[in-house]
Amino acid sequence: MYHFIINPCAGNGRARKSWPKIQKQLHQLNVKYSYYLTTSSTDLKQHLRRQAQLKPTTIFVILGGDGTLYHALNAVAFPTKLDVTLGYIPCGSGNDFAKAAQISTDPNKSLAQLLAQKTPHTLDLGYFKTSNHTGVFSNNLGLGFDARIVEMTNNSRLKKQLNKLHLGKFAYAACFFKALRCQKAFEVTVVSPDFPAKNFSHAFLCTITDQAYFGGGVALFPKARLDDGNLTLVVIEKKNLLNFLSIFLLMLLPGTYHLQARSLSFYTTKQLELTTTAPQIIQVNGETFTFPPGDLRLEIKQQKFIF
Ligand SMILES: Nc1ncnc2c1ncn2[C@@H]1O[C@H](COP(=O)(O)OP(=O)(O)OP(=O)(O)O)[C@@H](O)[C@H]1O
Repeated sequence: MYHFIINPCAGNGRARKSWPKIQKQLHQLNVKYSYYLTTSSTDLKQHLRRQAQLKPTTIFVILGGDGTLYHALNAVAFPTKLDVTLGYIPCGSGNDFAKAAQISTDPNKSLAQLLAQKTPHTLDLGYFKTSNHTGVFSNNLGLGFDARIVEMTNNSRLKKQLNKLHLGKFAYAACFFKALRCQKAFEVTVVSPDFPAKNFSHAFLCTITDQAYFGGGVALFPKARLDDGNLTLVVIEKKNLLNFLSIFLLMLLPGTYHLQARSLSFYTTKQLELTTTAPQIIQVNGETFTFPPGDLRLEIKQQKFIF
């Protein structure tokens, strides 16, 4: 049995518009299902948790973007982890998880793909804890520049306009230069059992990723896999503007040329702790929070997924 949970606002209405097409396909294929349209992220979490407790063998299929998926994952993980399988049909703007998991962004194709998959994949989730937030993420958690871009994008009218043209993923690129002007370098210290402690006095981007992509399909760390049991920390220092911009230009090319830049450092690990000295914005799967100065602990958890 499948239970579909739809965030009608995801992708600026893409999920709402896709749902009737999916229903039509479910009827044609004679698939038994139920569904629920959420009214807010709180409603989504409460509904999913309640249903997952009542019907743990049901597959809960989420229709939305990376932010909707984030709320669903956290509903299942907290306050105690529920042993349920999640499914996912991407209908967001950036759809980074879909790209990493190779899920089609055509809803009818992704449904066909999901229905054909009989055994769930076990995927890694990043688990994070700060003094005021605990959560899990399927994509990445970023401090500094990428969080600033996400915050500006989520608050911009441009995202809505680009979504209407099915170009939502370019909304992040559009806020790039605005964020570049506002973001300041910050100090971060990184401690992990897997490598010697590091201090970055001028970090500009500090992202922990569970998969290859961020910002609407940009390959931050192409080697990262959703099921390799690892998280990768990428830190970019802004030594000068030209150098910083060249790293992002290289990131847009196929391959891993940007990883050779001297102002970029990366570490693959299962567990790490970051300490900052000033408040930062953090983005987690495209949702933003304020992170007060202090410690941020990260490790790996697992979740069963069907797609
Ligand atoms: N009815 C609703 N149900 C669930 N979430 C909602 C609802 N209305 C607004 N939201 C908000 O929608 C956001 C999630 O949207 P989501 O991130 O999935 O789409 P997107 O931003 O278009 O895509 P992407 O993250 O892939 O760029 C969350 O911030 C959530 O708070």
